[in-house]
Amino acid sequence: MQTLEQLQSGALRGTSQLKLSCGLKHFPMEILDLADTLEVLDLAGNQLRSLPHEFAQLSRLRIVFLSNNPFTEFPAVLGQCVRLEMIGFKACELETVPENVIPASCRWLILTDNQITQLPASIGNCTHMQKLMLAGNQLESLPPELANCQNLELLRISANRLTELPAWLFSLPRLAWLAFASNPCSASAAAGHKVPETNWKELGIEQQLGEGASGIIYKARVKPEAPSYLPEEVAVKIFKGSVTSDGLPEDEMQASLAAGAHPNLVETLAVLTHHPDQKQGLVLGLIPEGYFNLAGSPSFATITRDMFNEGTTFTLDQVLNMAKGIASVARHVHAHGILHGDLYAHNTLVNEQGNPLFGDFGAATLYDGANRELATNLEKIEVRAFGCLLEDVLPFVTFEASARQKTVQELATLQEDCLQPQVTQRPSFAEIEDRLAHLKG
Ligand SMILES: Nc1ncnc2c1ncn2[C@@H]1O[C@H](COP(=O)(O)OP(=O)(O)OP(=O)(O)O)[C@@H](O)[C@H]1O
Repeated sequence: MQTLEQLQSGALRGTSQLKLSCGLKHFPMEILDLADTLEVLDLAGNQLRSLPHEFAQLSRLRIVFLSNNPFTEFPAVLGQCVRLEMIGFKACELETVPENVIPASCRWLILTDNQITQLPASIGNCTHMQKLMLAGNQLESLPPELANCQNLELLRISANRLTELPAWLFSLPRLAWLAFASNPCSASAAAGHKVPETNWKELGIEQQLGEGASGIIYKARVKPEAPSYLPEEVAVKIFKGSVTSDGLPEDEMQASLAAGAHPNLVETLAVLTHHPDQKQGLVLGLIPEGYFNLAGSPSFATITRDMFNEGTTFTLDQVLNMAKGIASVARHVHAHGILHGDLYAHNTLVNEQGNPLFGDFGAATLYDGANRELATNLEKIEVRAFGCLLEDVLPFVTFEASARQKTVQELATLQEDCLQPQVTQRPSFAEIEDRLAHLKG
């Protein structure tokens, strides 16, 4: 992070990145002195309500973060920044997004946690858009022009007021990661479904195991007075409580519980009660030693695709185990009327043999599985995510014996079929499982 003093003294001349968070009430005009070089501007966490029209002079700007500022209207001047690819307005107070303010160059737009009631029709001009984050707004519908955004891959519309999913959503050729929980058009957990509960006092919280967008995970020892169905050691996820870019913690909890048990799922054992600060939480099976994240999350450059460490390699057996396990768990969650919404290598843990463990229902949506057309369409959107995962891991396969070429070829054909631009042409997870069952390493 840089300081206002550094900016005003001219010490930042030539910089390509600027991050200032110091209670700014007005846009510091000295930023314009950096116009020749500035590519990334982060002014999140200030008190800005507007941007001056001179902002358009920042002609090299690619990324702008304006989250946590009290903007009520999306600044029109951004529409003139023709190189802007990523725009962040999370947790502002945006109510309106006027026509023609989102530059056509935008590929990643974050409008999470605002009060937006309507999107402009001109969003349809943003044909490069890949990632659109709209969770936690007041949208009652999506503009039909959004159907022009044929490059859209990831869409978050949870926690809005959408009464229906428009039919054109299922014609978007690249859409693979969708979340729409907490809308009138999504489903809720079946009433009367008894959920096991664990009292906070029955757990001895130990060290922190990790932290995600929605919560913090601790290891916990189960005290003798706890119900006997709990193992001696568990993981406890304490939710932070606020809306994330994927949706609401309530939906994550509901989906985790509705998913039930599967060998490739991190088991959800109970709902936590009596937290001292009334926080919501889940008691989870502890991920065994020896599991590691298959990949890292996408970067600003890859936008929707995961990052793999340099030097990553997988054996064919490992990839087959991963593919079989993930396809099986995906079939299982859809059979329970759940769209996972975030089927990604970075959400998959694997062990040495490539056996996957899947968790993180942060972007999951419960849907009406009895509506077969809807269920099939949603499943096939997730099938594309599976195809992307295969596309990501297959280049890392090492194999010596030429006999294995055939298996690799079959995996590549499966990948292609899962990535079919026509949603209905893609195989179901049951078909994918069948095709994988024949393959040997
Ligand atoms: N059941 C568990 N047992 C052991 N460790 C866990 C368990 N669940 C989560 N963790 C640890 O906590 C980290 C955060 O988990 P979580 O599922 O909340 O978030 P994430 O998937 O990493 O991030 P995000 O929710 O932001 O996508 C994991 O990467 C893992 O290291």
